[in-house]
Amino acid sequence: MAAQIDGVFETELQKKITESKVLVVGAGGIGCEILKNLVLTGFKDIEIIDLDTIDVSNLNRQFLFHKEHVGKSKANVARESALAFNPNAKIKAYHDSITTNNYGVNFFQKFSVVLNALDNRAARSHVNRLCLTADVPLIESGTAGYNGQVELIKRGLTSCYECVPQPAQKSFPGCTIRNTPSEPIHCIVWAKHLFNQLFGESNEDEDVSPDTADPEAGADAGNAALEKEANEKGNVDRVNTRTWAKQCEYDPEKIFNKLFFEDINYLLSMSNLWKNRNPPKPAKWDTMKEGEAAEGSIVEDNVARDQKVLSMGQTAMLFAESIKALKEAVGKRPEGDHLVWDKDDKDAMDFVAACANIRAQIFGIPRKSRFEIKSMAGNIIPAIATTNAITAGIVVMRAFRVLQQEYEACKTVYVRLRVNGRNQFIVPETLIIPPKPKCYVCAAKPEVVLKVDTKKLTVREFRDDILIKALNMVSPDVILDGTGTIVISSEEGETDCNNEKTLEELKIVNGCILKADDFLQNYELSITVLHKEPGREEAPYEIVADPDSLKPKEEEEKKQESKPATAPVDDAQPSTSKGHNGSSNGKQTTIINEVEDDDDDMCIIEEDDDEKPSTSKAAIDSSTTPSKSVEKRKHAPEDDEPANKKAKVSSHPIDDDDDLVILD
Ligand SMILES: Nc1ncnc2c1ncn2[C@@H]1O[C@H](COP(=O)(O)OP(=O)(O)OP(=O)(O)O)[C@@H](O)[C@H]1O
Ligand SMILES: [Zn+2]
Repeated sequence: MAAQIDGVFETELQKKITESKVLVVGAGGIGCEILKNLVLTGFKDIEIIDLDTIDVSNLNRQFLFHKEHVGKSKANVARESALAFNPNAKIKAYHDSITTNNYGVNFFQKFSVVLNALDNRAARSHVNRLCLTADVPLIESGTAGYNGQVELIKRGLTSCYECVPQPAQKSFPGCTIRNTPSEPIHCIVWAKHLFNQLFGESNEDEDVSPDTADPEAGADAGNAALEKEANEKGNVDRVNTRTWAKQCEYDPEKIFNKLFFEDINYLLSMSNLWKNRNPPKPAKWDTMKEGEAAEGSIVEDNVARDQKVLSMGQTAMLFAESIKALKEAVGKRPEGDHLVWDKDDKDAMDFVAACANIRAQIFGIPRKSRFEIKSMAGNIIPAIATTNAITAGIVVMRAFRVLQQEYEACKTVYVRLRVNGRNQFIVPETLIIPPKPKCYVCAAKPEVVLKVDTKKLTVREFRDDILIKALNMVSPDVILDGTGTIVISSEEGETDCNNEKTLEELKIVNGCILKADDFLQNYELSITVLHKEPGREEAPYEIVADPDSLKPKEEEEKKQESKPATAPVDDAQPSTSKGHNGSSNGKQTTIINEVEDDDDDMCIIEEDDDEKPSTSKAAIDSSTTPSKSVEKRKHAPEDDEPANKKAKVSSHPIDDDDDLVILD
């Protein structure tokens, strides 16, 4: 091992390497490489944690894993394989999520440095917060295809992972998904929602039926259809989609006709929607089956089936087959349990591909191959083993600097596909980016502004979509400042009666301040609520982290008049683009709208010009649901106001990331 050979490292570093305790979080593409580098370097005291087991699809780039390891714990196998390189190392493996109770501040304080090799925002934010509280340097890393990034996060010295809110992933207004899709992605999102409605964890935000509240449809939207339904069926109560599907034993024909004939006819009755759009054409099962007879049945060759755009008859068959298989799969689960959508699950993917294409056909949208749909539905950016290896190499080199406390030398580094004007493809940042004074995580008094329709947003949505999904809280308690009213309690059941109430019903109106506290993460936040009624194509809420916005209402309004509004979500851009991120010059930083939960690795890199690397933001991705950690920690803000006031710039994937698809 390098550190065991005199002369390879300076004596002081050599000693530090052999004596330091290091934590690696994640044993995936980057984590495996980091672990291998650590043991070969001569680190002797390593802990590694990963919640997952090894999948066949990991084997092409996670070289500590082999065929025989499939299904086993990533952390344990990574440990065993790394020990084969250096049996003298002491490696402790945890098959667990870093966000669980067992890994609080005391756990983190044991380490000289923490190396993140994660793939989701929630876990990254969690480790960020714990390392800040424990005051342990964190080296954050991420890759997306050929792009990579390594960044030091050190309390009081550098910006943290959340200094600039991560750009929201692209999302679509509910009425576009439910009523007026115009792009393949709208149909794919709808099909994923349908999967959850029928087989997965149903979520009321993912309704797939026509949306009669669509403002564009007018007040008496769908009345004619409703009346018709009432006459035929004796009532107008639309039963829950899954209950209905179960009642008809998941009969593909009935499901097909309901979704693609009756519901589409219902949509047609909302005539305002079709004044300036091509109306959809309802499809009937019988007609599809005729198509199948004419076109032949499904393509047997898996590759061809994946790459080809199937005929409508073949698609109908895929629809029926996948429903049958999913019905069986859900039937094997205990009562009340559900399936989880996974792009790598054949039947789940077949179902989404078929439903998306049938809906696309109905709305006159081009159909896609299963492969294309999978990329879009799974937010897939191909992982490149070389980028992971280079990135992991940089992580460990940065760890050396951290151990030597040469923090100034730990500028963020970007890995790029092509060399820049200076002939670099590994590009270091020019500056250490200091903490953002108003960061809602690492600042002394974190604050954000929430612009939302207080008449519509329910407490449940506020908690699930805003506090948990967008602001990465785990188990928040919220009180209304001034009155002390408990709006949300982390004690189970205590405030359930508030869940379906709107903010307004709880007297949370324009100008109110909410105090949110997530003691599990030692995370407190002051949220100023501003009432706004979003337009049809606008996101339902906006979170603004900007000191200037924390002004009384009148000033806020004046400000809005004199300066352009926050950048809107631009559907044409990938979610990682600069449009609605932070900026380095103190402009608003905004999170717009909700994020749908999918793991994805995304490294965002902004390029101002080819000559010099820009400031940028660390790898991002969306969340998994974190669970709780046990220690009750109270915020231990920095003793001093963080030094310089410069926010981090979020950024934009560079180079030829045309294949990069970030959706929901
Ligand atoms: N909360 C968490 N605690 C511990 N490990 C986590 C947590 N969240 C994610 N991870 C792990 O981080 C690793 C990230 O690695 P990577 O990005 O290569 O993902 P992967 O799942 O191995 O591959 P892919 O997503 O491309 O199929 C994964 O092994 C994942 O299990
Ligand atoms: Zn911060």
